[in-house]
Amino acid sequence: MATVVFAKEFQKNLSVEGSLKPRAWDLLTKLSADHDLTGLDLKIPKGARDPRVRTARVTDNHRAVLFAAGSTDDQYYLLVAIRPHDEAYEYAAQVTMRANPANGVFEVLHDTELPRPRWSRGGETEENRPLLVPYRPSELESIGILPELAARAVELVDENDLEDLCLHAPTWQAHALLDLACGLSLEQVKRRYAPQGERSVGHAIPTDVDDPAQLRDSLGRAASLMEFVVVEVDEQLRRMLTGDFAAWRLFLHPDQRHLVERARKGSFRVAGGAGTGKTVVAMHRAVALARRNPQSRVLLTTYTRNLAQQLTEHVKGLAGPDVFERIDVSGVDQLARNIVARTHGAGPRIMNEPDQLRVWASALAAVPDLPPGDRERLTPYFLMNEYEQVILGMAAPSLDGYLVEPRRGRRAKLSRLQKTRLWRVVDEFVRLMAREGKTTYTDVVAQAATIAAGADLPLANRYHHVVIDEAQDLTPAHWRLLRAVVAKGPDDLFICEDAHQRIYGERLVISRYGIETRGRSQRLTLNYRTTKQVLGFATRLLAGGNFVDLADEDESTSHYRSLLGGPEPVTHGAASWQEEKDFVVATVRSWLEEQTGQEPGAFAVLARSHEIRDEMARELLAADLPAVVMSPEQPVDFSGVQVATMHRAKGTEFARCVVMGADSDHIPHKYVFQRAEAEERVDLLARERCLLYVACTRPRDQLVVTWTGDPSSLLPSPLRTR
Ligand SMILES: Nc1ncnc2c1ncn2[C@@H]1O[C@H](COP(=O)(O)OP(=O)(O)OP(=O)(O)O)[C@@H](O)[C@H]1O
Repeated sequence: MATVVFAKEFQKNLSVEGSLKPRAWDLLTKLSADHDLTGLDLKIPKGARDPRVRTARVTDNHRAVLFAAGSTDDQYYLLVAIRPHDEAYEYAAQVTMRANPANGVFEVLHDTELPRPRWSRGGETEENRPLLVPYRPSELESIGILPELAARAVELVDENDLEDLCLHAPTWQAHALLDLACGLSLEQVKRRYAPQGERSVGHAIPTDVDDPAQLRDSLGRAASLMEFVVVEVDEQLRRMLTGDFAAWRLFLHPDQRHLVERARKGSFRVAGGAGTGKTVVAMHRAVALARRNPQSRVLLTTYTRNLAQQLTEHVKGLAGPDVFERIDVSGVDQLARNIVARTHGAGPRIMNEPDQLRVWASALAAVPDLPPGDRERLTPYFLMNEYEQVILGMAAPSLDGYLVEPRRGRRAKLSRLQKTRLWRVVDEFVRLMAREGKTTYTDVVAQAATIAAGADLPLANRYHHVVIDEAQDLTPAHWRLLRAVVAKGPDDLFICEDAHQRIYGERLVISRYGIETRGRSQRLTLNYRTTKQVLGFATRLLAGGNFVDLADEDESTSHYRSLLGGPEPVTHGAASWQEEKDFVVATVRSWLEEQTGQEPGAFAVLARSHEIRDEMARELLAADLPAVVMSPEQPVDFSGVQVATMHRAKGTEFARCVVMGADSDHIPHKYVFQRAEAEERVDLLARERCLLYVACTRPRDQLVVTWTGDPSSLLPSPLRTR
């Protein structure tokens, strides 16, 4: 059996030319079986720079470019690209393969001319400073950058020129140069692409890729795996080659791979901005944990039910049927409902938030002798949050316990007397809810947490490992539950969060719930989703905020970066609501007419409220444009442009998005804002800022933001004046 390896370029070529996929499958199986290769018509191109290079027939018009390396009894075929016939020969003649002498990373080098910079250095001024100051070419070469790239890179003063140059570099070298331009030190970059274990004494750097052992070592290095994957010709790959063949399944960044593969002594936390691949890491991690320990049961959970549904399909594809059997993918509220239902049978129905606020108002009215100060502070909204964030977070809620509860994350102070009076309203709320035969999600979660902490937890809900996505939105009761479904030990909880995307939960510290991640956390900074133009806009939205992660540490946006480029975000202030809607219709129409090759479902319109969402969907349909409302109740349907609330957009991704209604009445929502108590407005404003950030980080390529009248005070200030 030969070992087959393929490059990201090969994967990209196949993704573009989907019709080649079945033929590529034939090629892979034939190469790996290594018997009759005659049908492949393997040829050595004339004038090839590398004697190991070959081309092979894929169809009458297309040929694969590959390297045949190793020895007869340990043969390697490395597939580099698929190209139309003549191009394939041309390409094959100039590629060479090697292990980088500085760090052993496997590379395919192309003999191409480097692009000329558009901006020249001229005299050195603040704006004209080279991006890679203070490095000299020799320093870049010392970490493995090609000499010609190093010499050119140190000259560049413009980011676009650096990006153009990076298109001509092996993947890891491109990332390394951009990391340096972002301010990472030479040592940090060296460590990132040649981690400790790969450099330690006694672990020699592979240099001779004709020796199969050294070739294997080189290909197994974390930075090589950004660009090359050793193929196991199995059912999973066959399914991928005929269906979803996305890069995230195969090629992880070394930081991502490290997070996925490394064993941990206890709980671990991953922080990272929007689009940095936290969900990708969470999925791979869940599968890796289940594979590593064949006796284990793994839970992959997330705040949003819709995201959990999407994850199920992806994880199934990654894991294969046997491993998937031991992974539960579930929304965290769904998990709680299952535990309660398994233990006590189906419980009362869930009441929605507006109805809960109504019941809180009735409970308040039923306690008539509250002093005026309490009446001002104890609004239905305040009470609802106090109940969810503090009272249901307690292991056994009681007035005595509540009187000494620290109420972390809650801004407004309450005296003992106020707490005692508030407790009377809570008693009333509980009585009224029981009378209506209803409950709240958080009540169910708290009940499940109590079951899980006792002896009655059903076996089906005891896990060896728990992986959590979107952890920033979980309530204290969620944390109690998740702590209780997994025993303390190595790799117990793996937590992905982004404090900038906290749109439901309140600030809390997980160590309070028995989850310790001090000294065990890592940040992801490379945005794989959005262009740097969109990322720059979204990051500026966060400028006025103050964000704290689940370990009570400041969350920073420094070093967030994207390697993708695209148009600047468009902002449009309309004079009237009708004009704004017309502008959105015209924008969507132009996207659909552009024939980008994208399905209508790749475009989205995101609105602050359900009302605006529904009105805009009607408006698009009236203009004969395909539009589909995205809501938790509706099945997924990508046949039309997706029209959704900003909340629903959490965890999603589109090619282009309009974020509409970004005016001072809706962001923050005037109705909610005015009814909130003064100290709570600070939290509300923070959540609104996060919501806008979530919405503006959904598009991959293009963002359009619109409003009527006064723009939201949360929009970045130079754009507000346009
Ligand atoms: N290593 C990778 N190679 C290619 N694409 C990747 C990689 N990692 C992530 N992506 C892609 O980047 C996009 C964002 O990834 P993901 O959804 O995991 O990020 P996230 O941090 O969870 O985002 P958010 O918090 O905004 O929901 C997805 O399209 C994903 O497929």
